[in-house]
Amino acid sequence: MPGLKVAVLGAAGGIGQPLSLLVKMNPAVTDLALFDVVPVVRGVAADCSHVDSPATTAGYTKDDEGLKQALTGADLVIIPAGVPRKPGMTRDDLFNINAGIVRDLAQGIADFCPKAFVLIISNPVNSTVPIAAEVLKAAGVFDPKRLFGVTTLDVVRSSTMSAQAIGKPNSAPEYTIPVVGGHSGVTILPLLSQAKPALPESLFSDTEKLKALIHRIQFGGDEVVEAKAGAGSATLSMAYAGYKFAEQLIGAAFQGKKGVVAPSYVYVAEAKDIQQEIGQDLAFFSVPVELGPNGVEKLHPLGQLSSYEKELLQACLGELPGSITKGVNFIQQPKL
Ligand SMILES: NC(=O)c1ccc[n+]([C@@H]2O[C@H](COP(=O)([O-])OP(=O)(O)OC[C@H]3O[C@@H](n4cnc5c(N)ncnc54)[C@H](O)[C@@H]3O)[C@@H](O)[C@H]2O)c1
Ligand SMILES: O=C(O)C[C@H](O)C(=O)O
Repeated sequence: MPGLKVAVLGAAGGIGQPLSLLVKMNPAVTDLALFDVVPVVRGVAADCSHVDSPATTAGYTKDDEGLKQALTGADLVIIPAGVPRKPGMTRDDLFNINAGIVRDLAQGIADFCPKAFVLIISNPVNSTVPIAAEVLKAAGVFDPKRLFGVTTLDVVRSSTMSAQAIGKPNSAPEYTIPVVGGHSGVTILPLLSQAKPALPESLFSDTEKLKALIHRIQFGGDEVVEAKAGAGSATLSMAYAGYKFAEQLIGAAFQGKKGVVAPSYVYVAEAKDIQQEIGQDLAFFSVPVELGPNGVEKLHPLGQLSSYEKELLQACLGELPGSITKGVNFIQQPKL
């Protein structure tokens, strides 16, 4: 396999730094490009470059066509650029700043590496992924199989928090729990009824406990935002989750790994079976995605939902379409 070039945009940030280190540790990566608007990114790259893994590592800022250099030849681009929340804010409150950041970086991808796989972490993911799609569409290079909103932190939280809720906190790694919908509050829909291995029946018969667990997963981001008290949101767990998804994609797309399935917020506009299950013609939704050489190989159905999960799906559908439209309109109907 030829070596891979990975670009991290927003690499000097709270997520960007640990994420860049994790990517640097992947032996399949031979070229790691770290881009940020702040010059310290060159120091982050110098620091990372001392790690004795194969990837040559360089830092780029906006000067000297830094974005062009960082993106040219990239196979995979990961975007954690943008501002994080403070207590009392919703992810949508970040839209005004982060929408423009993601738009400009997506334009760079269209210009310099239109065939790269693109992983979007910047919030609000429910809107920033549609923004990136619209930019790529306008440039005539949108490939819906290559654009992913990273929702892996919700998957990771589902395992961790479920294990804690059933009194077996050390068993978190044993659980695989699909999370569908979007990445914000009630749009996050963990399908605990489909956990593998199955969660104990006692959890499902204790309605209050079940509701509390689902609420904790949906609003897990708030726990970190409150605890950091104004100094940002999840960074370390997000770097872990972002890398986990990137590693799964690298394995399936470049290393011939089969049967890799991971939830992600992807383009579902042409997936009539998914739309039928959801009951709406949504353009984006997180579903378990089978990954392969082209990125999305297959979208897996939501499957059987419990009656409570059906109620939660309706709550998700009350919010998600507006967030998608807001992202689409930001590109299609920009304010003068
Ligand atoms: N998808 C998820 O599950 C998830 C989880 C946690 C955080 N997030 C989001 O990730 C984003 C980053 O969070 P963070 O804690 O790392 O924030 P941060 O402020 O620590 O880092 C963001 C970095 O982006 C850089 N940046 C800003 N504009 C840029 C541009 N145009 N090009 C390149 N870089 C640019 C900043 O200089 C900074 O270094 C936030 O929007 C946050 O809400 C998403
Ligand atoms: O909560 C946030 O704002 C960051 C992130 O989306 C998270 O889920 O931790």
